[in-house]
Amino acid sequence: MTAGRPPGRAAGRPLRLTKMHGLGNNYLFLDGLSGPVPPDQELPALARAVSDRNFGIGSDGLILVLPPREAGAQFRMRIFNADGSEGEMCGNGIRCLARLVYDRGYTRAEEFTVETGAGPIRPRLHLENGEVVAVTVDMGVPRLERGAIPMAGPAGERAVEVPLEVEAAGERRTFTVTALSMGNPHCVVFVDDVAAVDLARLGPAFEHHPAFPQRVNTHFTQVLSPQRVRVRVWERGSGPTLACGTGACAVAVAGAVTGRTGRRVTVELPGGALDIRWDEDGHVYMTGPAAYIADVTYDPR
Ligand SMILES: N[C@H](CCC[C@H](N)C(=O)O)C(=O)O
Repeated sequence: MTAGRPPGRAAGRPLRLTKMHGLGNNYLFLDGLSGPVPPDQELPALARAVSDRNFGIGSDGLILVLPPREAGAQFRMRIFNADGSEGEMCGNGIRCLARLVYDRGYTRAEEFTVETGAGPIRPRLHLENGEVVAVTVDMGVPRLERGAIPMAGPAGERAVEVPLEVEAAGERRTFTVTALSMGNPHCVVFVDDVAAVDLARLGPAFEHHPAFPQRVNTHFTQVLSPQRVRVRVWERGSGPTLACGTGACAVAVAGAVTGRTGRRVTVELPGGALDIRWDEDGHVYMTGPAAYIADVTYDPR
């Protein structure tokens, strides 16, 4: 056994973290409102270290709860995937952040604005007897033009029902995809049977496809009815997760623009269901749960 730190262990002192999940998509929350936050350059390695199931705590990533920088926001969220890459937004994560800041008394408001890499995002808490039982989030307006996703091709052109040739395990196959941004990049692939998708093989091939210069979150989607779809997700930077909130929003938009679903759908994910509504105001609204798992101390000594 070589001396020194096992792979994935970040340097530094013990950190108090709270593990939460939205439909099994779980994150470790570092509360930067009541304590110090490591410097930026340490954050990718810290995210990798704490997310590691063997040498760390185990999680889909790390989320920082921070004071806002922008006027009009009450909080700021930064999200790092398990591979240490920073995502612009996290739907399941922001529902958990909204519950956390309310339960810790950082706000008594039931609706507020969180500054994110995808712009200002507004969660609204649903309370029963003072307990947060669900959160509805205004996830903003989807962006369909290739330049905003980003995706290769003419910047102003949409990528709706377009061919994408994917090579996986030496086999080349052309899929029909719809890609869009919810502040982070998503690729939706409608299939007849999600259970039959070889996610372990296709997920990485889509994630690292050259058409997506910032990589992409991919959602294999089976339409059950115009109001209900079933999805399996391969997330950029975290791989297979039990749910993806921004992805569920992207699936609802893709379903509507391709005429497969209405503008309000129940998105069934392996970890549970999200209610998504692409409103006539152009904004996408997501409603779902937020749950605690544990308070933990990451101790890298
Ligand atoms: N992997 C995503 C970030 C987490 C999004 C997902 N967990 C969600 O609930 O929206 C990305 O790199 O864009």
